[in-house]
Amino acid sequence: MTLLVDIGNTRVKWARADAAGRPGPVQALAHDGRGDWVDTLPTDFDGPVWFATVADADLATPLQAWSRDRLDRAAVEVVSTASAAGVQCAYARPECLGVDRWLACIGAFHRGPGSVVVVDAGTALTVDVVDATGCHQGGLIVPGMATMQQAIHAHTRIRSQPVEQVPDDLARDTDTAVAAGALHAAVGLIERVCRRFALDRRILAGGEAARLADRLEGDWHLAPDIVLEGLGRVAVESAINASSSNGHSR
Ligand SMILES: Nc1ncnc2c1ncn2[C@@H]1O[C@H](COP(=O)(O)OP(=O)(O)O)[C@@H](O)[C@H]1O
Ligand SMILES: CC(C)(COP(=O)(O)O)[C@@H](O)C(=O)NCCC(=O)O
Ligand SMILES: [K+]
Repeated sequence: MTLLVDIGNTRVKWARADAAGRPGPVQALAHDGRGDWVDTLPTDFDGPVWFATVADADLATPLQAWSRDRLDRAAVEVVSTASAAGVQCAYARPECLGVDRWLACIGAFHRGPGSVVVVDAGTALTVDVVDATGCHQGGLIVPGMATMQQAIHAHTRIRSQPVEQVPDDLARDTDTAVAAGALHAAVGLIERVCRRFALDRRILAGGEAARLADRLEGDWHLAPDIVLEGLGRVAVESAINASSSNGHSR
């Protein structure tokens, strides 16, 4: 068993994974830019820690130290590459694609046949398309809904409060106008991508997924662990490649 860790800009997500790299139940914690979340991680697994991060390097350092000190083994970082686990990266410079997007594409590709769109609605909202043969077609990045609201607060005198029920209609007060504006901006972007591409499957992940799910047309599959699924796939593939190249060198 291994531990898979996905460090996002707001939250860290982790799960133990079986020998095939399949993650079990996911846990998530807002890190507030600090590294003390490592004290919450489980230690009852015998394999390595595999991690991916899009956050500041400061957040991975405590994980590496924790793995060395508590488990006596190095944590292994996974980064975006030109191809992995049957998926080819659309970026000319694959290392520039956010590794969470890359792993979400890999996780989504392996969830079923046909082309797939994967939306990760977190600090940023990202939309990526992978065709039926595993070619990543590219994607889009916009602020997540909370980040859109923070941008309004940062650049205007508006200080809006969250609203319980966001209407499908136009808003008649500021709180609702800001909340509904963010929601409809996200929905509009996603639906536009869905119209442009012939997509067989639609996958929705991230801390804001639940707020989007019932507003989107079509069949959407909620997959909160899609990044960790991709991470598990790449971890297993990397371990197999490493052991076979060790074998050849003997
Ligand atoms: N307990 C929570 N703490 C912080 N953000 C949360 C929480 N629950 C839901 N959210 C929402 O989820 C978003 C973060 O989602 P997540 O997918 O973890 O993002 P990231 O990968 O960027 O860290 C936040 O912007 C917020 O809107
Ligand atoms: C777009 C992101 C900020 C999303 O991060 P998240 O919201 O998951 O914390 C991250 O994937 C990233 O830093 N990407 C690098 C740029 C790119 O993907 O082109
Ligand atoms: K995201």
